[in-house]
Amino acid sequence: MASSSSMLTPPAAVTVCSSSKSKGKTLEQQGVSGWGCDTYTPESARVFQEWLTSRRLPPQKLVLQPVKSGGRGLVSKANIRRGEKLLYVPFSLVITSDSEWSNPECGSYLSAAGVPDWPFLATYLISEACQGTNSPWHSYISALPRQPESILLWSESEVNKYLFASSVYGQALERISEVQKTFDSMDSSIYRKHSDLFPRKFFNIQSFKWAFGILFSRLVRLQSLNEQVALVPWADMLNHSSEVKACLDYEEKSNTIILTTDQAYQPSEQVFISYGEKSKGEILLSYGFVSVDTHPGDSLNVSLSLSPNDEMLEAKQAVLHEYGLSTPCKYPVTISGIPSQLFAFAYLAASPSTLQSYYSEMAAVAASKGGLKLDGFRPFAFDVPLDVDIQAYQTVLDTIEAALRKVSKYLEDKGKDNIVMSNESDAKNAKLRMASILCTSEQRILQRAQYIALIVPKIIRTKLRELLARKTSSGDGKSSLLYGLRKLFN
Ligand SMILES: C[S@@+](CC[C@H](N)C(=O)[O-])C[C@H]1O[C@@H](n2cnc3c(N)ncnc32)[C@H](O)[C@@H]1O
Repeated sequence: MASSSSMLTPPAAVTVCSSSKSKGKTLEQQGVSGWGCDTYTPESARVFQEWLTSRRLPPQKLVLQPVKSGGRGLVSKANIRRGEKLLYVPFSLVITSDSEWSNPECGSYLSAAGVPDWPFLATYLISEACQGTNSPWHSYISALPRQPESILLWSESEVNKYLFASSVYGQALERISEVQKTFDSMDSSIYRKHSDLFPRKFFNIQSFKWAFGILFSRLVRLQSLNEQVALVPWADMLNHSSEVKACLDYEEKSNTIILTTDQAYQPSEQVFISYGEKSKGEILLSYGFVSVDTHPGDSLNVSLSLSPNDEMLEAKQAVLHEYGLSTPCKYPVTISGIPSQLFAFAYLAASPSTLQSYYSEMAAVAASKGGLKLDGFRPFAFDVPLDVDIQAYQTVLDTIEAALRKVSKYLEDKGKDNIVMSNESDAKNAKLRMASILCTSEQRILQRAQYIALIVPKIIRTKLRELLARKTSSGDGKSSLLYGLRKLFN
């Protein structure tokens, strides 16, 4: 893991990769308040693995090693079959909101206050980290990254500078602000009221961001345990690949966390898991990296709104509200297409008052879940005038082109900025590189979406002219039109 901005790191630059000299002392007694380690060393890996074994992790087919991408990762020591079960991390090694606190008073206080899982676990991590070697999790905390690669550790000016053109810009700022707000609320309602339990020296925004960075990049949702969120030492050393579907889960029979592989591995190959079907931007937000490989699931969110000048604005807002939508609405565009839901929204936005009886059906499609195929070029089966089709596609096109202009300009300017890049620090260069990969990927997706949104109105207009010239009924003409367009979307 490369390091991030120094501005938001926990205080004091002390590396605490397990040391026997500090035995029996809290971090406070040691005068240390930077948690985790900076880099992989064989010694720190050995100490961590010994601790895991002492906590009953069974012998493993995997070993913790430096890897090409992702800093450290788990690498196969022997042949691994597809479908083989690995890890078997005992549940006693898992951190959840039910874990025991070294300082039980802190835990009882938070439970009584009904603190939600994430701030609860963040406080747990900080509280255990403060305990130093007195915490049963000392070796785990020492093995965690001192600067988790999370967007939370980017400064606001870095987010503005590097991400403003990408689709996740707003989400990045929102996430940073949400964590700040969560801290403020914990601080005013809990930490400051009980500074004996939650000393300011440790329970501050820097530590909170560190803990949240750890949670964003390592917390797993265990499907077989009612989606319980958990930190799973050892399993959380697995890196992500978009080509892998295998996830961690709880196995009741063994009371452990297991990984069932979905591919075979040879000795010395890195074993991967999936962090979920996430876009490059979402991965950057939570895990702080952007992979160069492309995959069909790569997507970006585009937002659509209703025109404030629409005379039917209120009626449209009301039907959207009925289906649980509010504007602007975000939809994921992928390299393989634009979702029907987005088109349905655009049709609603483009529909005049004469189509009011269809608003509800349009909103229902706009709010529907899962993949929907377009029948021809419309996201629903009923007829609307062809000029509404054209207007709806124009809305989609305008939205896509606005996003495209932003990323293209960013990439163009960045090209001119190459000299500046070589003068920046490694951490800044890494951010610039990630932003460029993200914007390049988004540009590719948007260009394809632009093609779809452009070509359809063109075909509609041509066919419309033909129809008018032939003065045939729109039914016949439309069916051949639908046939031609179907090929584009299927
Ligand atoms: C669950 S941890 C995995 C273990 C981590 N590599 C470590 O050394 O602690 C998630 C973090 O690993 C890194 N990571 C995971 N998959 C990656 C990948 N494919 N490329 C680059 N970094 C990756 C990111 O820093 C991410 O925040």
